[in-house]
Amino acid sequence: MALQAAALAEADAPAESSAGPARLWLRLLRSPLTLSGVIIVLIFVVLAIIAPWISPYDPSAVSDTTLAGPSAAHWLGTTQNGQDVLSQMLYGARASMFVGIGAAVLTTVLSVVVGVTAGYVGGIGDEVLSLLANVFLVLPSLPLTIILAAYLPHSGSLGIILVITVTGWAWGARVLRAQTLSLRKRDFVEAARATGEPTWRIIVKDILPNQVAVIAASFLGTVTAAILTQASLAFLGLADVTQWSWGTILYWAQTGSALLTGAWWWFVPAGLAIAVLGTALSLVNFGIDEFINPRLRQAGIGTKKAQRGQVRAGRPRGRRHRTAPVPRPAPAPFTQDSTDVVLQVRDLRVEYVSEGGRTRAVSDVSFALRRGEVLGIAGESGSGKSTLAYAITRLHKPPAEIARGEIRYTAPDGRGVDVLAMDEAELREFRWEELSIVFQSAMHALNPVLRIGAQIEDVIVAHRPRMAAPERAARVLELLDIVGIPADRASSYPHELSGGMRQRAMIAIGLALDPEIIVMDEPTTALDVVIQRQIIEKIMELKDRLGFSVVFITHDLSLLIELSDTIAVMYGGKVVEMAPAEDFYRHPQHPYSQGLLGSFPTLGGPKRELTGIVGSPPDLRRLPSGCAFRTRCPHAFDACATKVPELLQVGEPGARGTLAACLLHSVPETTTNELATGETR
Ligand SMILES: Nc1ncnc2c1ncn2[C@@H]1O[C@H](COP(=O)(O)OP(=O)(O)OP(=O)(O)O)[C@@H](O)[C@H]1O
Repeated sequence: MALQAAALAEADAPAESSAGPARLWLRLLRSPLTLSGVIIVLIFVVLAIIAPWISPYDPSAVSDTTLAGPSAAHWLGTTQNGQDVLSQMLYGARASMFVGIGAAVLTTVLSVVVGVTAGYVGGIGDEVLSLLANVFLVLPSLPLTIILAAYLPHSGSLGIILVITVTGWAWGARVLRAQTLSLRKRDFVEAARATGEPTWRIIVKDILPNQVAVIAASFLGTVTAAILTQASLAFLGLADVTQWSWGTILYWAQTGSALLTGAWWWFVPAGLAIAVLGTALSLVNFGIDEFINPRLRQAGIGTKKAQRGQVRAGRPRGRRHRTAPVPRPAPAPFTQDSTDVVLQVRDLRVEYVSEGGRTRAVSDVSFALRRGEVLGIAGESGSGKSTLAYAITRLHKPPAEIARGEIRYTAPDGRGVDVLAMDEAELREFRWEELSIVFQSAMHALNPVLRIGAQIEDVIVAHRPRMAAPERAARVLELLDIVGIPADRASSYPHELSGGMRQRAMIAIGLALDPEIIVMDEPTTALDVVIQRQIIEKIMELKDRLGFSVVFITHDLSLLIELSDTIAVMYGGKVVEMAPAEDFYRHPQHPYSQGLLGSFPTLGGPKRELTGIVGSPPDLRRLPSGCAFRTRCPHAFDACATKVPELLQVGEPGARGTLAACLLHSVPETTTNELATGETR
């Protein structure tokens, strides 16, 4: 039952993973109920350990004092053969506890190994392990237990442990598999993968801590169940009844007709011991459940220490790689030289492959991102922005496929790297060291069971395993300071931070290794306008200070205009306009851009009438012929239905280096291939 209850709890029930074990126990014991449970369990454990030294008699020794009630000589009375019940209880505790803990350890280890492996590896491994678990689940456990126990009558406690493990592991494995399946798709696990953490570390640091509630419940529940099973088997005479346990006491009491003769002292202590121990284990279980889920915990426990200044703010040390901001280029990316291009994307095509065919979500996109520049990518939902971002970072997963194109990264030392040719190990290096990602929803991208400081540190550990712990801790504080999070927040869990702070924490993680490029996929979408502005200002300040480049994706065009040097507008998987932000704002060339600009209020500047765009974005599987926008375009003419417009330079007055894919504009001189090199004529 305990396992079921925990399994129903949220998968993100966090664990106290970054506190030391001593502190962890102290906090756990703050609950009086938990404390009572722990004390009772400890008393039983200690009594079991010291039984040979404190037992007043040999538990098997017979005497003339038969069936005597409790007395000074025999505190819990005697049996039909004059054996001392107290001594039998003390020795019995040893066997019962050994069976309980032994079976719980084996069952839990087997459940965790099978469940987590099946859930995490997926595919054929999952199918085989799940089939195995399902086979064991459908076996009727009670008859199986009885049969197995009957065949192993003289193997003692080890036999019982084996029987309980064989019949009990599958349920836990199934629950853990289901939880792992859900966790592995969570953003914070994706984020951990993206930062280059190895699989074993993701399982240990991201998957398992989120399952502590279930694992603890499984363990403690199995201890109780194993003691009960052992008692039942012994009571039925299916265990070794010559070995003292609480079950064998009940067996001999039953065969000695203790109930009929009213010798309650013979069977009540054993029954009571099982009930009390079971209750105590349940109390510990509830305590752990509450403790590992900070949301259930009393508010303030975790933060009080921090408020008392336990974590002191460190002064940011001088930056190792980039102390001076990289000069910001003039906002005209297509009229300058291309020597400072950090990322070139040329003719990139990304398709989603399904049985029904291939959906082209990104269609022949080219751009050049210069050092220190912000490239803003705008477009309605479904226009391909996120697909493009994931392809650039090579985080796209099947059914997405990069069908063609080139992505070229140029390191600060001039070394060029073909991103699409990188193997997994190179990619792990590349991501976060050179290019990092700030994901859409910080709440989901942050691991709920880890403190913010620990999450930032994880990225550093994954990439700089040899960095000394004090240096790492100092870097964490430096990063928090850079993004404007007070140092004492290092010990906060994500849910204890405001939305803005969480997003800043994501940015701190993105900055952890001084990347050259940060891809930000709607990093402010879930925030209110005031916080949004603060985050944007922080990003701009950091960009100017640290000199990284940004690919910024959002629906919010007005935000993008404030933030970007260059804006690329996507429609139906294609870039339909690319221009310096100011030119774009003043002289949008594509009718779609004009419509988009007419749909958004600006964050600042003069008010203007909102007009909007008629219709809705096209289904990428069924794009209109010719220009994909023509069905919504107020200026469409006949040729738009037959001719696909190319992204070409347009020459409106004031529009410096604007490219637009629209037949309204005359045939220009510059093509997208030149754009991919950052050069124009
Ligand atoms: N896993 C998938 N399988 C098939 N098609 C997909 C898949 N993911 C996305 N698509 C399609 O690819 C297109 C582009 O999606 P994408 O998420 O890149 O757009 P977006 O501009 O980022 O949208 P949003 O702003 O809503 O995030 C959409 O039409 C979508 O239906």
